[in-house]
Amino acid sequence: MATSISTFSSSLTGMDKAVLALGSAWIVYLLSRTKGGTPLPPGPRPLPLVGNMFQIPQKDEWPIYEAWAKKYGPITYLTMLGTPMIVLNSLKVVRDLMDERSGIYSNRPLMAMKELCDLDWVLTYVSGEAHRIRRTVVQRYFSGPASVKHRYHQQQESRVLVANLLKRPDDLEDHIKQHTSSSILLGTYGYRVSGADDPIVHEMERSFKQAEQLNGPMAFLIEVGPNLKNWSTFLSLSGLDKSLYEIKKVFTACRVDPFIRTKQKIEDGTAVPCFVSTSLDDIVSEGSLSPDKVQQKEELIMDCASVMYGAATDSTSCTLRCFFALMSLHPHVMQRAQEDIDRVTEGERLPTFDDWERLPYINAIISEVMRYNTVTPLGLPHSVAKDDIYNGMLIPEGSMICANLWLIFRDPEIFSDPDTFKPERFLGDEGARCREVLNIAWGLGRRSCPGRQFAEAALFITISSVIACFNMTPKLTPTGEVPKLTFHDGFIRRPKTFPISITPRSNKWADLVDK
Ligand code: HEM
Repeated sequence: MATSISTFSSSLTGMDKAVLALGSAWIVYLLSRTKGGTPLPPGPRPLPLVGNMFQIPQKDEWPIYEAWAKKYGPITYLTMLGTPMIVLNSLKVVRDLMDERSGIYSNRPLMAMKELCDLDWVLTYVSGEAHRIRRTVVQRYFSGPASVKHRYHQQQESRVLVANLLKRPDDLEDHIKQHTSSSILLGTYGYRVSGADDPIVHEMERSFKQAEQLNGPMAFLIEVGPNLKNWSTFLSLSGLDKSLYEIKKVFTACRVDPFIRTKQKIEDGTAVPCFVSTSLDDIVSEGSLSPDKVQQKEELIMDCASVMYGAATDSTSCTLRCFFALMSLHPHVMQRAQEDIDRVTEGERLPTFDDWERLPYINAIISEVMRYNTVTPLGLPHSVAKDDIYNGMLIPEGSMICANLWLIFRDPEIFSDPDTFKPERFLGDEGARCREVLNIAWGLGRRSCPGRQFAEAALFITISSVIACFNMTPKLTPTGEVPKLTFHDGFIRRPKTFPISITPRSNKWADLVDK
């Protein structure tokens, strides 16, 4: 038998062998489509070995995902070099799996890059117990009633933003960057940002850009390519080892430097109360801890603090930039909001947090901005900790799970006339269902955004202050047309620069802002 196999093998040409290898891989793939008789969810037919890698769109992806959802139903199964990616297309499936079964659907994928860069301290990347411990630390200072502590600074920073807009209305993007950075750095390290070119912001942005590489195509190949992560020669030939070194260096600097600076200020007695100072105080008040235990706890605080900038600024900036563009494109919405604010403030002062309950239309605008231009249209990917069976289909362990928020937020059964920007849909009793569904914009299960209350408060005070003070109109193109709001490709939907003219509603408002 062995002889006949070797005779057969030696009679094959190189091409025959390649075809045979691909064929065998294909059969293995087909066999793997079921496990113990349980079928995988449906999806577009993959190619041998590479799977659906070349069918997964890199840009203009939404119509394709939508077409797949129409064809295959609420769950679309894709693979890339053998790693399954599962897209959940309906609210029910998203809730059933990512909320109800959150215990096994809350890991994060992309573990290989995390390990290569020694990033097992980053809350947003880690899973299991390491994740649970870090979230508890962050939630204690940023979530629930604790989030109210930040309001004083948030209101002050909203005043700085409107003052900057009054002085230099054309530098909107710089002002938003300064505003979102300062808000989160004050809350985390007690550090106020002086301007868009602030050195700490510069350093944080650098680390942030490096982190983006963790989501880039090379990172993905390392993740899904079998054993690629063990190929040190490949890493060195591709030059990736240098990038990895850079990523590690910048991440470490952002983790350690601002923490040490705040500790120094605490010792000098000049620290502003913040996440780091309060958490360090908590350690002191715990009393007789061993030096090792103290160091361990301090490192945990340092780790948690260092992820807040990245988690908070991009999401909030993108939402604010969409808000400005959408206001300028929908003047009737802006006017109604201005009338509401004038009614509450009698046109004599800027809004404060005390006005929040009496300004439901501002909340409705924030919700509609988040629905209409969702920052994370496929959510942030989770992964499954073990094999699961749902409605008779196998969800294999390690699958990347994405919630198709884009499609759900455009479901006409939930959001009537979904392509129209209409904040009214979120008002009153009729808006309750829309408000409830929009919760998923903040993520799901054990991964849902721990900064939600912080972000909601920041958006309220910023957006209400801006609407109170300014009129916004789109700057027409050289051919006299209204520009279109467009976006960069990628997992995070970042708006491209949208030209807006921002003018004070009247001299009285300009005086108020100047005070
Ligand atoms: C408009 C603003 C924001 C939006 C739309 C947003 C949305 C999200 C989403 C969709 C996730 C992923 C959840 C998941 O994996 O299921 C997330 C995670 C996270 N967000 Fe936010 N976020 C915003 C602002 C903030 C702010 C201001 C902070 C900090 C104060 C923050 C801190 C975090 C952290 C630390 C995570 C990681 C959670 C984890 O992996 O367990 N976010 N956010």
